[in-house]
Amino acid sequence: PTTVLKSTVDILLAHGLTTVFGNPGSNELPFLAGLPKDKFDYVLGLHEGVVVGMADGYAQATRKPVLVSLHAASGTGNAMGALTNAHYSHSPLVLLAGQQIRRTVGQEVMLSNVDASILPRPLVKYSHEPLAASDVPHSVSQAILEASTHPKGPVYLSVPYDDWSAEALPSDLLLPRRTVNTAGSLSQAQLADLVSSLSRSSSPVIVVGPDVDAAQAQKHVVTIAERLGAPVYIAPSAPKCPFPTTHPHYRGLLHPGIESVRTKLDGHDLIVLIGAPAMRYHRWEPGAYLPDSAEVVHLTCDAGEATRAAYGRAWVGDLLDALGQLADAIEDRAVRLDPRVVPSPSSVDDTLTGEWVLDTLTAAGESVSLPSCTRPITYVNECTTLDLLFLDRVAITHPGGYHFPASGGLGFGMPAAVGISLARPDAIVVAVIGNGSANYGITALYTAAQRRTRTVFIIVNNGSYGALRGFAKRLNALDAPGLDVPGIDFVSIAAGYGVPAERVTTVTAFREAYVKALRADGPVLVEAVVRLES
Ligand SMILES: Cc1ncc(Cn2c(C)c(CCOP(=O)(O)OP(=O)(O)O)sc2=O)c(N)n1
Ligand SMILES: [Ca+2]
Repeated sequence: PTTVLKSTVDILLAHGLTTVFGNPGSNELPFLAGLPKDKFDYVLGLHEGVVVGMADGYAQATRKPVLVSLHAASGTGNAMGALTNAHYSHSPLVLLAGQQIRRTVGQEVMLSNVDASILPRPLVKYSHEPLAASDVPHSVSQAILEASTHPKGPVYLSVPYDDWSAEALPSDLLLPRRTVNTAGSLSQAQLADLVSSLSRSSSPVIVVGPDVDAAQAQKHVVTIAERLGAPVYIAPSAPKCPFPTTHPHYRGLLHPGIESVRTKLDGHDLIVLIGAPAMRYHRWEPGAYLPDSAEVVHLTCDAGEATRAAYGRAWVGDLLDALGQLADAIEDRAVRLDPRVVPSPSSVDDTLTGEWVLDTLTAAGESVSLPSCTRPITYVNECTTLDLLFLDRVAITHPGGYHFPASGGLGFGMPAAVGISLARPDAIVVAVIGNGSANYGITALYTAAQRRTRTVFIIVNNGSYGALRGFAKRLNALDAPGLDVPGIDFVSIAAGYGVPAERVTTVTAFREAYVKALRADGPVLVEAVVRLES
């Protein structure tokens, strides 16, 4: 007779979940041993936060559901920080945690995951421990389809390890062929309503968010912006880059505070917010949300973002379809904007700063011919003193070109960069990581070395939790402890995990090291020692 494991493998193969990110424990071994070696690739991460971070990068790059194998409660707990990012980036991760022998969990024997399905809430869309072994294949099928249906997101299954050898149900044969399709276009009435709002506005402004990038709908936003003659801002706390930063209508990233956003959008009578929550503020800047008498129209693929917003009229649908309909329906006002002027850092001397790191990325990256690289460089940013500068200074021109932790949970950058590299062997992934952030996901270096990924890790080392120094000033908490992290030798740490590395302290040396790293055929770490910006 067919086993539950065999039915499950058929479902995973049918949906293409053949790359498994994991860190094993005894509860997981029967499942992992049952995956056919010639069809499944198990990517080992040394900490579950890194495992989920890599899977998140991989899922965002492939735009497909990804299987993650975690160990019981302790592995799930270690994964929770990374799960906050996957939740807010709508990443379709299928987390499968190994559970103890079914009839011993009540006794709470060692490695029991007690109340397993409660542990990861509210960070998952669906969380379940099947009531019987024979329901495991159906639960795996439901989990994969839940993860992949808008709004996409992580799901969680806990499976006792004696379930895998149980007898499967004949009806399991119906599961591998299951699909779920969601119709997401605007109705004619909805489209007419939106178009009339846009046509009535005298000074519209567009604010784009991460789901435009996830839907690869930039091209439609470019058409809409050009036809409206509208400037385009990226929504605050941006985990992706949803608009080409080189486009003449691009006006930069909105800073994440109510006052900052309102003053930037002052003078516009219509705010067209697309593919983002309204809005991902971070700093507390009390005041009016919107410029006087400004109207907001909000397009999102996530009903929760629409219902919990503090303002605006929202439409929920498939962004690629809806934006395509809108782009076709808008009259061209024949107004085109001139590109903004972005100042470069003063080159007083050769001292290396975070700004010089950013300005070197585009210049050096464009100057280097990389024959084996068939797409532009993909960036991952987790350097919190540079997060407001990155999308102003670095040229990002293609979908999936930029990633930042979607919940602000550090420890995403290095693992995600490795996950993206594994999904896109023809790309070079450059991760710009703060010396503080690096420590949350540092073991990703091991997987990069073992898999020889084309990943360049730039550690921007200012010896401090720089962003927190900024917050300490803003919050009048200057005496807060734990804001400095001097004395870490990232070159030795990288060597310890098998990644060649070097330390640089000048602009010239950084540029040379960076170009050399771009040409390497495996991972390289460059530790850039920079001055702490006051
Ligand atoms: C998992 C986790 N822990 C702690 C923080 C708090 N935090 C911390 C610790 C920051 C400082 C990061 O320092 P860095 O060296 O990585 O970068 P900068 O010096 O450029 O800020 S920014 C921030 O929000 C966080 N966001 N996520
Ligand atoms: Ca730092």
